[in-house]
Amino acid sequence: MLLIKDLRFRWPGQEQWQIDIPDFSLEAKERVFLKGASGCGKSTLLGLIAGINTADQGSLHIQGRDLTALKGAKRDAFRADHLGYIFQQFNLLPYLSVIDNVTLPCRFSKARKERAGDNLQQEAERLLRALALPENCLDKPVTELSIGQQQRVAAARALIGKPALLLADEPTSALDADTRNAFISLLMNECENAGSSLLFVSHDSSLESHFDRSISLPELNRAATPMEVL
Ligand SMILES: Nc1ncnc2c1ncn2[C@@H]1O[C@H](COP(=O)(O)OP(=O)(O)OP(=O)(O)O)[C@@H](O)[C@H]1O
Repeated sequence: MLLIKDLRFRWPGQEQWQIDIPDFSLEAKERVFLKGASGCGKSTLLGLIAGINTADQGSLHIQGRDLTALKGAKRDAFRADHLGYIFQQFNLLPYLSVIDNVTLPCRFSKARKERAGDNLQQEAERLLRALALPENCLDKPVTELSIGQQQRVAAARALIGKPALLLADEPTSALDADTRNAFISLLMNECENAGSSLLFVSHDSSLESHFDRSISLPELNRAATPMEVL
């Protein structure tokens, strides 16, 4: 599903690699927890997998396609077709309704729209209910939703149209323990329904037990500092 080989990346102007990963893979439908201290490069790696950041060296295959060989519009189209991304700050669009935020990926991807079924609005509502968004939130502007509610909208948007891989960047960091555990269970259920693999980033090790496998980025990343590995 995901295969990374000798992947290297550094931010413009930097001399040191930020990411230097010899080998990493993810199976179809696998749910993996990716941990590591703040600043060790978790979001940077997700950005590389999503094709938002561009690798300097190495290869990154998703479903057999090497993302590092795709440029510009082709890479954007591949992302829209195959990836769901729950951003750390959710990135909901304030001028769109809750439903229009959720169905947004289907505007950019025909494949995603087809997989979402004949009635997009109904599928968006089903996902939001499955993720326990209160019914009265459907007609509110997204700017009037609580953080937990925005997080559910962001998760539904990432899941619509059954992406092969769901990337989640610390989406639960603002939640209390009960709400967080309940949300992760709902997210897992929906990933299973959609047949999606899940790469979930967090530095909260108490969440590890929900996942098939847990990985420490500093242990994976040859560019990690000794402090990060500890
Ligand atoms: N757009 C950018 N330009 C330059 N450097 C960046 C950029 N984004 C992140 N960095 C740097 O890359 C390093 C890794 O940042 P990243 O956000 O990937 O860490 P993280 O592990 O996700 O952290 P956190 O847990 O705090 O979200 C940091 O040193 C950061 O300053």
